[in-house]
Amino acid sequence: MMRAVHFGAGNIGRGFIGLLLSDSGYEVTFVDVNETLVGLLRERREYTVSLANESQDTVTVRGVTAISGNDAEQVAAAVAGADLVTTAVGVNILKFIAGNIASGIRRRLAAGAAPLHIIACENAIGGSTQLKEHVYSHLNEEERQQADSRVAFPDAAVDRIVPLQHHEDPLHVTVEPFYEWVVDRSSMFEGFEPVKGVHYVQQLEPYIERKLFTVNTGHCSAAYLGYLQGIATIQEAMADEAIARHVREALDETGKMLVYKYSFNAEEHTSYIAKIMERFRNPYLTDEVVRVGRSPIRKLSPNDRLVRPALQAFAGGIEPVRLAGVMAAALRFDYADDPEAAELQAAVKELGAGAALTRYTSIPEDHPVHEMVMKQYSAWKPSNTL
Ligand SMILES: NC(=O)C1=CN([C@@H]2O[C@H](COP(=O)(O)OP(=O)(O)OC[C@H]3O[C@@H](n4cnc5c(N)ncnc54)[C@H](O)[C@@H]3O)[C@@H](O)[C@H]2O)C=CC1
Ligand SMILES: O=P(O)(O)OC[C@H]1O[C@](O)(CO)[C@@H](O)[C@@H]1O
Repeated sequence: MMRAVHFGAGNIGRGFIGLLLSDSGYEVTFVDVNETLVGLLRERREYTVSLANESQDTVTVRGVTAISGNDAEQVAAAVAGADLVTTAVGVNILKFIAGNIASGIRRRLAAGAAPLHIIACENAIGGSTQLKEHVYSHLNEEERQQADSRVAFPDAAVDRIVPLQHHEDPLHVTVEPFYEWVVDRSSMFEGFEPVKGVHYVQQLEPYIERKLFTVNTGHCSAAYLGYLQGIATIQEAMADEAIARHVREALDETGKMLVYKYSFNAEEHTSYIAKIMERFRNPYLTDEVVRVGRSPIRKLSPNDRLVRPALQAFAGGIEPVRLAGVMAAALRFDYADDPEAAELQAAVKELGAGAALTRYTSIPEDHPVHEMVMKQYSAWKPSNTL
């Protein structure tokens, strides 16, 4: 049986990647630092996944186990013996798992093991490439050269909405029916075994930008605008006409840019947006705005879902006023339980909103998009929203 090691037994790990890997005949070993999840997966060797649809179809994922991410020896041994390694831990966590992956690679190289693909399934452009940089920082020059021909890090785009779970069974996970997992095959070794349900493409950039700048831009727009209005869930935010209109218009801004940049068919892209708006409204899901808005510093970073499409749109002659509005709302996301929101608010207090915006987005203070954000930021005093 083929063996996959998957880092992160969380919502995407269990509800999406682990499920597809298991469906493709892999025995999946999850690596996680949540000892409750690890203990239960080891004990039961299975878990259930339900679809958020009318019939709540449920499947049991079998042939799984887990090891603790704190057990460096076991993790390295698992990576050394794996046929495939995947991650869904959060892009900021990749650096923390890199050391153990590097130890596993070192062992593989010494044993002359088969080539290995390592795929980071995170919401980021070049997630696997980022992981590779972290892993390579733990290898010496000779090991890096050997790894170049034995280990590949294909980038990927992953799309499936999996909200925070509130079940009695900590392993059970409810997911939206839709999914899309696209992997860059251009850096993969010949003769790889395809995972069922994965779409392999020669050029990933159009797929990752379309996904990140539509699904994730739209979702975080609903989250930040909803939060600003004191709304708790994405479903309620999307029921608010002004918010839904703003989300839609923000997606028109990214859409025009994407259609131009990648020569997408405009009508098909419009349908893609409409389908995504419907996914946000899925009445069988309850998705908290504070989950979807989590990590605002990451979401405001230059290569992420707001700044990158806004600047690309601006460069192409499109005024990204709605995207700027979402950035302004993100600056007002003061959810105290989110460490990045707390850091952002502290920076706004210390430096002022304009300088904080520049610090996290790298948009210079004299840039017209900076001005658009600040204009909206001032208009959106907490008592004077949308
Ligand atoms: N939830 C969603 O709808 C989607 C999430 N994503 C991406 O998937 C990734 C994971 O997101 P979720 O599953 O929602 O988060 P999650 O918080 O449910 O899962 C992350 C898991 O990683 C584990 N983890 C943290 N540090 C670790 C370490 N050092 N070693 C091993 N495991 C560690 C956590 O304990 C947790 O179980 C993120 O990059 C997210 O952007 C992508 C598409 C959809
Ligand atoms: O960690 P992030 O980037 O907020 O990831 C979660 C996001 O990804 C999505 O699943 C979209 O694929 C949304 O549910 C959510 O907005």
